[in-house]
Amino acid sequence: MFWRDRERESKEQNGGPPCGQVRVLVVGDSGVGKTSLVHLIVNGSSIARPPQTIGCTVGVKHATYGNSGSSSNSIKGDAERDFFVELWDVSGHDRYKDCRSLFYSQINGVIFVHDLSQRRTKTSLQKWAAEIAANGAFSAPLGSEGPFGLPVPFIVIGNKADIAAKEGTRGSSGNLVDAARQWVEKQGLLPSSEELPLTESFPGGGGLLAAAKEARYDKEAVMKFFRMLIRRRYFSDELPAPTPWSVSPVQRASHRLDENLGDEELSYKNTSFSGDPYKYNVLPPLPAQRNLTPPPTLYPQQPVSVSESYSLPRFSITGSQEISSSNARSKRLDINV
Ligand SMILES: Nc1nc2c(ncn2[C@@H]2O[C@H](COP(=O)(O)OP(=O)(O)OP(=O)(O)O)[C@@H](O)[C@H]2O)c(=O)[nH]1
Repeated sequence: MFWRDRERESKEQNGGPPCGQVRVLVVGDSGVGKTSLVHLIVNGSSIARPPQTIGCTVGVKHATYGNSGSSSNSIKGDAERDFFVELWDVSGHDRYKDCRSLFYSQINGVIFVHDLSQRRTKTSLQKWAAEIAANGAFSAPLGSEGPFGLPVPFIVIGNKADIAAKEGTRGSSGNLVDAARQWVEKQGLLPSSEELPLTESFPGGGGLLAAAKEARYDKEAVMKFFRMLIRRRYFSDELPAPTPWSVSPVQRASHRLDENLGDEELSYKNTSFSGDPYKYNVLPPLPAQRNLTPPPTLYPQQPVSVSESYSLPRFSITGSQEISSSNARSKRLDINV
């Protein structure tokens, strides 16, 4: 019902196909705050007592993409359109280790979450990246693979910035900027912690910062990431040339998400959004990707719920290409949990 209303409304407003959907996996060790973060992104508020995730839960965030946004989001000759961003919050508990790859299907992007007060949770992101790359099936994959063969864009969020700041630790990013900011905060040199920027640019800062419990995260950066995924999936053939991506030769410093490496080495060098205040851990599309056949429809899936219940919808996977990075063959999967 909601979908139909939404569809009609949108058609009336935009005169075109109203919706599409992108899927984002949210992964990281148990307890780092994935559920809290997804709740914050979807509802705009913190959750006091997040339930432990059983298997996987899905939150749905509404996003728009089109002319009334910033010019970088423009769709030529079209109005703003509605999209759904599915946030698949995969349990980090070892109990689900053997079966969680069930949820690694039709992935458009990944949000890696770690706990700034627990350094090992950042180290284990490499394990998560490897697991997803090996077992995942991807939608609108990048031409070249990222860490551990991960072929879709991702961002890294260091959560629990409140604890890290209180403890006066350097935070698991091991980054001098973090340390300096925390020192400044400790000295009371900033008016209030609310005004602290919760972002660090890629590369160099090790990712975005968040304090999900205090409802703090960089909404703008996260929404930009979502819109970039929408653009890649639905409008990659409409990218103007030269692309808004910086396409200077991609030089990878490393494929490791390793704590021992410098933060610069966690992401790709020379990869940025020109004009964007943020830089993401993403690769620019290869020229061939700009010519990808657009998906046959902008209605690849019908979201079932936008509520807080996080019930796992049954999705029949259709739409744009889907590949497994490990064997480069197509996978189709119906999830019924
Ligand atoms: N201090 C602090 N606590 C947080 C923050 N975010 C989450 N928590 C707490 O950390 C605990 C775990 O949070 P969850 O959101 O359930 O973590 P999760 O990563 O989804 O855990 P799994 O479901 O086991 O994978 C809860 O008690 C949260 O209240 C934060 O920013 N600061």
